[in-house]
Amino acid sequence: MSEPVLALDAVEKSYNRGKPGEVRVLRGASLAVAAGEVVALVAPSGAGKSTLLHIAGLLDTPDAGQVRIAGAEMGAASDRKRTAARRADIGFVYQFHHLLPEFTATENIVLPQLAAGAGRAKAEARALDLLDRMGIGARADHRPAALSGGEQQRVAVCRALANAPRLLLADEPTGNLDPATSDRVFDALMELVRGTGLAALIATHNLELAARMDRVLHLEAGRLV
Ligand SMILES: Nc1ncnc2c1ncn2[C@@H]1O[C@H](COP(=O)(O)OP(=O)(O)OP(=O)(O)O)[C@@H](O)[C@H]1O
Repeated sequence: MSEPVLALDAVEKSYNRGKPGEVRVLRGASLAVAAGEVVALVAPSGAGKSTLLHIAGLLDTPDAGQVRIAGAEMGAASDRKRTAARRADIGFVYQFHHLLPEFTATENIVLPQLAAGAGRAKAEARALDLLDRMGIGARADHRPAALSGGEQQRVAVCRALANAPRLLLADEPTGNLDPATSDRVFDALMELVRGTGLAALIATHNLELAARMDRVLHLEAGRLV
C-alpha cells in the first residue's frame, strides 16, 4: 500500500512543558489520511484541534512522536525542510479567511503561486480556473471587502489549493458562516477536493458536515478515537 499523505504517530504536545501550569494537550495522537480521502476532525472546544492541525501543517513541532508527510518524517526535520514541505505540499483554510485586503480575489490566489516560482500568466489562469470551479468566477476582480462571507471563504479555499498541495488542512472553514452558506461553501469545497484527489483533514464542530466526509475522527483526552 502507498504511504498516507499525512501520518501522525504517537504525537505528544504540552504547553509550558515541565513548568507549573503545564497543559498536556496531545497524548499519543495517531492518525493517517490517504490521498483522495476527506477526514473530519471533531473535538470539543479546547481539546487540541488547532494544536493538532498546526503540528500536521508543520507550523509547530511535537514534543514526541512522528509527523510524516508523504512518508517523509518532518516532526524533527530542520526549519528549512519543514518550510519547503509546507510550501510544496500543504494548503490551509482557516475559520476567518485571512485574505489580503488590498488585493483582488484573483491576486490573493496568484501571490502564493508567484512565491512558489510560477509565472504570472499561468498563475492568473489557474486562479481564474479555481474561482470558476468554486462558482465565483464573476467575483475575480473584487477585493475581500466587496465579497460576502461565503465568497471570502471560497476564495480562501482557492488560495489554499493554488499550488496544488497534496494535503489540505482546514480549521472550521465554514465556522463563521450561516448554516445555508456553510452548506454551499462546503459542497463547493468537497467538489473541488474530490476533483484533485488530495488528502484533506477538516476540523468542524458541525456533525452534519462531518458525517458527509469519508471518516470522522474524534479528539478526546489527547488521542484520536
Ligand atoms: N500557547 C499556549 N500556552 C498555553 N496553553 C495553550 C497554548 N495554546 C493553547 N493552549 C491550551 O491548550 C489546549 C488546546 O488548545 P487548542 O487551541 O489546540 O484547542 P482547540 O481544540 O483548537 O480549541 P477551540 O475549538 O476552542 O479553538 C487549550 O486548553 C488551550 O487553553
